[in-house]
Amino acid sequence: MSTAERDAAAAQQVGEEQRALDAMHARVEAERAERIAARATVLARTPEDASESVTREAEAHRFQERIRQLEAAVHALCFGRIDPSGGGRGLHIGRIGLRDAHGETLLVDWRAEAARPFYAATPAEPLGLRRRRHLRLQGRTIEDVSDEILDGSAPLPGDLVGDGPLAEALSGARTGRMREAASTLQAEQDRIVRSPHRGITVVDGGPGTGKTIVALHRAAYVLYAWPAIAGRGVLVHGPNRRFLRYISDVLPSLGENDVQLATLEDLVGEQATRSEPHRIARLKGRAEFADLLAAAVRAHQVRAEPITLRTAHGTATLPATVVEAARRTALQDDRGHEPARAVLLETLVDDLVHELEEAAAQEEAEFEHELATQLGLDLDRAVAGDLGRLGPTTAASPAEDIDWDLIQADLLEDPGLAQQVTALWPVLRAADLLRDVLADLPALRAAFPDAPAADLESIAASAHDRGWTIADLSLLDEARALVDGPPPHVFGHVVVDEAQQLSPMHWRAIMRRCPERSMTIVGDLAQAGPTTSVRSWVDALAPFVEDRFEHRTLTINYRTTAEILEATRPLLARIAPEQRLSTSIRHGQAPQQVAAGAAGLDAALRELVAQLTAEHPGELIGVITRADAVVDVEAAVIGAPDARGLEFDTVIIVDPAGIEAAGEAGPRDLYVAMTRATRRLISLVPGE
Ligand SMILES: Nc1ncnc2c1ncn2[C@@H]1O[C@H](COP(=O)(O)OP(=O)(O)OP(=O)(O)O)[C@@H](O)[C@H]1O
Repeated sequence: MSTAERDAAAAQQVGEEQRALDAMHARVEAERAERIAARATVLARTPEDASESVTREAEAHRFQERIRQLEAAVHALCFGRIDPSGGGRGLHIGRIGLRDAHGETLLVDWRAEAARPFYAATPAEPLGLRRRRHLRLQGRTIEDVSDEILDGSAPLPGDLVGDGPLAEALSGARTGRMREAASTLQAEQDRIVRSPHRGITVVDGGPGTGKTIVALHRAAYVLYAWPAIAGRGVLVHGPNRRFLRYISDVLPSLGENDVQLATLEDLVGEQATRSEPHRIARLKGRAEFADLLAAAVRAHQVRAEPITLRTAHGTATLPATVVEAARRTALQDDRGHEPARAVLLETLVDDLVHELEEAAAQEEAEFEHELATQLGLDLDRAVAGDLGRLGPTTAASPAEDIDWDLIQADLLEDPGLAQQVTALWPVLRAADLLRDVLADLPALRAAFPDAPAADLESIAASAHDRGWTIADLSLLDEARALVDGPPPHVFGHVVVDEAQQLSPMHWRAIMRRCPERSMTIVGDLAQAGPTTSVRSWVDALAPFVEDRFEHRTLTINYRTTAEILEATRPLLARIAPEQRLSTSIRHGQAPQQVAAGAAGLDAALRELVAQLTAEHPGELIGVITRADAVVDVEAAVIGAPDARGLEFDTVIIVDPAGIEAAGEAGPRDLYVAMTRATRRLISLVPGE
């Protein structure tokens, strides 16, 4: 085809696709108007009772959800099309599903089963497709189409075989925000995103292989495909606020606003205001703390002493054995120490009422016996005989005349009884419990015989310092679960990103929020930070699910150029010899090394940033330093341990040897730093 012919064919195809897209937009507008009217009608209904009011709200909410989806979808509404081999109607693929007024499909949601071939078909396995078409949009205008012929047939005049859109998606400058990739999800990613496995899926792979992309699109898929799980909420858990900000646009631009993005601080509802050495944080992350905290709570739940209570209906005494049985009842069901006190009280009140009832019945029996002896009559039989003549009923004894329900209610409020119950089951506060556990040096020594004495002493010495460290927050969450019961919010599906960062105690805080164990866990153990001791997914997950999880590995790197990736090879061989380097699809310059010279690192850095900004306007520069370095420069400055998950066009690593030497995780921090750049990697080294 000549260039002129191709241009003419392209113009015609773009025109056809534009007409189809216009029809979809018109339908979006029409459906939106219909739904707004329907919602107004529902809300105008006056509910007759509470259940109708709930139904009304639920219906209105459903309309609102769809209205929101329709509004969110208008940007790049449709991005692809698939055409079957042997003719037949093609299907347009886009952000949402749309039908016209007659119920005919106009657009298929990218998450629908019918859209799967768009992602999965290859020339080797075309899945019944002849052609896959990608549409490039600018707002509501189609700018270009690009086709792949999958079944080996010769291109027809309307086919516009060209570069795939992936290259284009990857070629733009970074914006500091991650973009959604529904139109360019690759086959190995898509298989994970729409996997039917509802339990735990672990996805690993080297830096830049799309783990975060997969995790976020998986969240969107779960919301679409599994309404029951979606109804219980989806959580995306990330390591820090900066990272969550970086990914925060992706789900809304996929039309999903109902996903909660949260760090550990968000989940626990406390800020970490104190820092501590990584060594100490690592120690505080160990699972032994769960046992220590549980033992500390149990120590407050052991008393079972007799209870004596004077009431208007007599004095009741419960022997220690009965109190012990009530204590055991309270301990059932892991409801937390504080909620369990109410159960203990209720059980003891039942026992007391029973005791009082027995005493009243006994007293009455004795009274009757005495009367009968005195009168020579069997009172019961005489009364029953009299009543028998009146009709079929039994005699109410005076003991039954007493309103035991009222007595029970009174006892539940009785301050004297409450006092005795609190003596058996003292009031605990999670924060105090945790501080007491951290301060208990002999218990720490017994639980961590392998830990350096100085580290344990340091934990104990700072136990009552104001504020919390990050590692404390997982411990606090554990203490709260033991003291106050399970967290108020749990989720139907939880996505964990940068999962290699989680300590065993942190894992417990996450698992607590996902009782159904439906999770997507993504991470790379070679990027593990300084505070975690977890070195395999089995180590991390076995305490919760043994080996019942699926494990997938991504292999293609979409971020880092092949040249940069190659430069990480020796480092990767040292930190994770079992890992293979992923395959990069980008090419660029080899990494550079710049010596700071006599002016020093700071001055050299400022000059380098100024030069790069002038040479590459609009591109994003990230300066990665040692965690404790202070630099003042016009660029995003990130301490190496916080660089996980982020990406920039150019990365300047300040003093890489210093980062590598900074502690046990230094080499892994440097590996993370080296794999953040999409175009240029520059190492700024001190000296001439
Ligand atoms: N299918 C895709 N289409 C377009 N861009 C993609 C695709 N997959 C990945 N990318 C891009 O590649 C880059 C790396 O992806 P992502 O951050 O998900 O990788 P990662 O495996 O989580 O990396 P890291 O381990 O370093 O955190 C991002 O810019 C992402 O948008």
